Amino acid sequence: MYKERGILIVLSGPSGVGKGTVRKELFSTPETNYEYSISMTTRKAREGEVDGVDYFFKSKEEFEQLIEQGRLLEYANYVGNYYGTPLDYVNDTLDAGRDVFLEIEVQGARLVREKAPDALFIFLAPPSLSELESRLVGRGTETDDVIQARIAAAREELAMMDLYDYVVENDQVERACDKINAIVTAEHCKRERVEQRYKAMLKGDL
Ligand SMILES: Nc1nc2c(ncn2[C@@H]2O[C@H](COP(=O)(O)OP(=O)(O)O)[C@@H](O)[C@H]2O)c(=O)[nH]1
Ligand SMILES: Nc1ncnc2c1ncn2[C@@H]1O[C@H](COP(=O)(O)OP(=O)(O)O)[C@@H](O)[C@H]1O
Repeated sequence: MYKERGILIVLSGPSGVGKGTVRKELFSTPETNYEYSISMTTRKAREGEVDGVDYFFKSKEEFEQLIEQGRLLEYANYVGNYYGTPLDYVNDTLDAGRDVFLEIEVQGARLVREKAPDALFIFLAPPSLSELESRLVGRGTETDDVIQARIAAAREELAMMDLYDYVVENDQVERACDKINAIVTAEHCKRERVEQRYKAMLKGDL
């Protein structure tokens, strides 16, 4: 019997918009049926972050070896550090029929679009630029220099939202999560109908 491949869900958007917060909220409920792909990074672990849970923390040399070996679906150099998605994990999980959820910055999302055009692209947008700045400052995890660099990057990142399948405003975390779940559910309905029932019907199997 035809087994549907999982959907690759890409959540992206500027730093500080709330991607991590929304992702954690999504994965804190048992109804969420996606697998989170833990990224590799050369960034230092923040207090409380655990290797293999929040990220796989790698040295620059280790990361560059992963790039050379072609073991990343995509990677980006973001504000001085590498971040990348493990290719085998994503492919194996999708092949097993499970949806995979990536939470990545916009350069990486653009590369995924080239490599996996059938992925589902969702842009998380802030209610306003000033709200984005106050979220970045309020989080208090970066130095002023890094915050300024991220705000500068955010202005360019916001210009990319047109390239996405959906834009979800992160005004309230729960509301954003509900919208993301609704989008994924709708995408399943669409793909199931086309891939399974419709094709089988045309072949006369139904
Ligand atoms: N391209 C790419 N970006 C990633 C990956 N993992 C995380 N990121 C993004 O890298 C950026 C910086 O992440 P991080 O240092 O954890 O800071 P924070 O997300 O702003 O808390 C964020 O926009 C993440 O979404 C990845 O595997 N690939
Ligand atoms: N909907 C929201 N309303 C208010 N504050 C939010 C909301 N979503 C996230 N935040 C706050 O904004 C800050 C940045 O969120 P975070 O998830 O770290 O962003 P990102 O992963 O996109 O860089 C955090 O302090 C977080 O608590």
